[in-house]
Amino acid sequence: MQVHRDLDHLPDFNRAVITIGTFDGVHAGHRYILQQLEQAATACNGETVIITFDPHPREVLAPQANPIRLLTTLPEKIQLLAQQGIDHLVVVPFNRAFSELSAMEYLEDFLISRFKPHTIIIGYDHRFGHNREGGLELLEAEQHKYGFQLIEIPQQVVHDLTVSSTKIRNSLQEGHITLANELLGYPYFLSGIVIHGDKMGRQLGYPTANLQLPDQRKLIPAEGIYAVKVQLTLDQEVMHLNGVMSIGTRPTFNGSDLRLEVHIFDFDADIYGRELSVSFIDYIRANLKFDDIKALITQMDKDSEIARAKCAAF
Ligand SMILES: Cc1cc2nc3c(=O)[nH]c(=O)nc-3n(C[C@H](O)[C@H](O)[C@H](O)COP(=O)(O)O)c2cc1C
Ligand SMILES: Nc1ncnc2c1ncn2[C@@H]1O[C@H](COP(=O)(O)OP(=O)(O)O)[C@@H](O)[C@H]1O
Repeated sequence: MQVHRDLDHLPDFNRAVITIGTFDGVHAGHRYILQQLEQAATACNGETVIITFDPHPREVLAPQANPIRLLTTLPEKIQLLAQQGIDHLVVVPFNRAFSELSAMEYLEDFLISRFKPHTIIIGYDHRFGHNREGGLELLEAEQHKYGFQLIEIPQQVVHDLTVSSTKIRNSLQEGHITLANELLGYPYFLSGIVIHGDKMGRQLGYPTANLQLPDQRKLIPAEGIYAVKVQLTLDQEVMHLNGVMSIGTRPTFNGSDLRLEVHIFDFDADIYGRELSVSFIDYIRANLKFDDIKALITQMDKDSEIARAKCAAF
């Protein structure tokens, strides 16, 4: 998949079959749209093109509103879309100037002149241009003049997509990992850089790699203990390992900041500064305040046993 971020240097697309959207999570519902895109492109022997915006329009136009919680950061979205076999992803740097294009300018100067679309696949309620003045009706009115085919994603499908995205976010924030994973069509994952913690883990017999996320907007699942799969590149070798993860403030040590830490099974190496990706397999329990360290270690032993079994069964 080719990723384009500079609108002034886009290639000449070959019968572009385009769709426009955020595709946050690239979840099972989105895949249905992607399949339609593929089918339309196969039918006309064209290329699939997804147009997405970064930052999200809402972050630019209404920055005070509820902060966005992303299921996928941009690099993660790129990875997932590439796996789906999409030909081109165009990441539009959304800003005020772009938001102030009139609907007609958006259509003529952006969509038509830059993409020369063969087909546009768009939600029934999609809005574009300044103050969201443009929509399907404008595309319908102009489609013959510009010679593109218009495929409308019906209300029910758009509704199901929205419901699904909301359900996934809520499920993750409530610790319902298996439901979230089912709706996503893959295990929810996050990636981060391993940073230094308080050097307590090793003393407990459980060294834990503390993760720092590169994007503050990434949704962090509910506090608790999880069975996880870990992916890590060491000496140019991609390693697939199992582990147990704690998301929490470490109440036993009267901590206050949220820590993301993973203990990797059957592993011993210095991985500070490396990137590590964690996929959530299942929720085990809540993060608790223990009376003493011995009780915490006993519980970690049990957690590890459960996590090993869940990872092995996955
Ligand atoms: C499997 C597992 C379960 C944990 N459960 C708890 C818990 O219930 N309560 C708590 O305060 N900390 C919990 N922790 C976090 C530990 O307190 C933390 O890993 C330890 O203090 C080491 O921190 P460090 O990496 O900064 O050295 C857990 C960690 C792991 C790996
Ligand atoms: N099995 C393992 N799981 C996680 N980290 C490990 C493991 N073995 C060695 N390490 C290393 O030990 C570090 C964690 O040890 P810990 O005592 O918890 O230190 P810190 O408080 O800095 O996280 C990790 O960052 C990693 O570099």
